[in-house]
Amino acid sequence: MADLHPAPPAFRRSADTAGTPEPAELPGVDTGQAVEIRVPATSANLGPGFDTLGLALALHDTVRVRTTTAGTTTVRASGEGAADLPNDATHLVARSLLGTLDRVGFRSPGLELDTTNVIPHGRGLGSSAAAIVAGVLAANALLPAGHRLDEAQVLQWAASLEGHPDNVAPALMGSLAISWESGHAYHSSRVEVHPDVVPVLAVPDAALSTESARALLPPSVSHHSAAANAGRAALLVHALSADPSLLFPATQDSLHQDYRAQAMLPSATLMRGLRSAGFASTISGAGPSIMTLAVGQEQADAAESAIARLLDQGDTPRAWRVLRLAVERVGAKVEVHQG
Ligand SMILES: Nc1ncnc2c1ncn2[C@@H]1O[C@H](COP(=O)(O)OP(=O)(O)OP(=O)(O)O)[C@@H](O)[C@H]1O
Ligand SMILES: N[C@@H](CCO)C(=O)O
Repeated sequence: MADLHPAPPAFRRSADTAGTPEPAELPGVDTGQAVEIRVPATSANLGPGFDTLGLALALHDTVRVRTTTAGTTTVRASGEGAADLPNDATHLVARSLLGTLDRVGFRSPGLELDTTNVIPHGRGLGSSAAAIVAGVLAANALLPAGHRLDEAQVLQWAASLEGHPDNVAPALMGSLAISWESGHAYHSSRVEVHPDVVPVLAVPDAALSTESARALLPPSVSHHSAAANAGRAALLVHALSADPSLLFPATQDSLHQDYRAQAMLPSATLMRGLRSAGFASTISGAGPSIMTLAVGQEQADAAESAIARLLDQGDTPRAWRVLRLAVERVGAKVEVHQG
């Protein structure tokens, strides 16, 4: 989660204008409500689709939220990264939830959050987008009918909290999402993925924050690089949806991966080794995980063997997890329970 070219949100609550109530005076959402949100991991960029393309993966975080009369926010987290996260209103899910209520002109009388984290943090698998989407959707479910954000507003607000739309869009919609900015607004279109596409992720034990990976990017690129990327990104949408045999040329990037390699040398080495062997491998999101888009289970087997061989040959002592994940065709789910 970090900004390169942040777009401001396209809607604002009345508190942005003079004379409107302070947060403590805002109406509270009802107490005794309980909602559960399940959000998929996502891999952004997919090579040439920097800040634009993202794929939902079948690996999910779950957040349970209860509104209470306690006047405080408490978070119990388990799983990935839990020990390093705050347990109060500064927790990213809580912050996104409270920020959404405030944005619409409401507050919470008290919140209890239970989160089960399965998506690894800082590995390029969209953990921050999943946390933001969970918070925004939970807030929306807790708001009274008539005050809820519509789908376009949810995308707009979640993407503005994240700073770019390429993870939050597939987390919300599932499958492949193509996102774009128009003025200050984010938009996204969902594309069905060919059933033969099998994502294989190699996830190292070291994290890299999106913020530091974005700091490595140059402020401008050549016309040549931009044109090369435009062609590959267009080809990639065709390859992912209709003709996976084109995935190898379609995943070639000229905008971000080389600039970031210095911050994730073992990952860059693994990706180059896999591409030299003919696999459609990319840095997943801002890294340092590597995603290979295999065609069919047999090629996924071969990719897993190649990853094991290349890691054995390398001089890195890092531990890596290899995950064969299905494309998640359904986006984040919201369940409202009896409090
Ligand atoms: N489930 C969560 N609960 C609370 N905070 C989280 C959660 N998931 C991620 N975060 C916060 O987001 C940070 C990771 O965000 P970052 O954008 O750097 O990486 P990422 O989202 O995992 O990868 P990428 O954006 O490249 O896909 C964590 O260090 C943590 O502060
Ligand atoms: N497009 C983003 C994805 C990671 O959040 C980046 O590469 O920085």
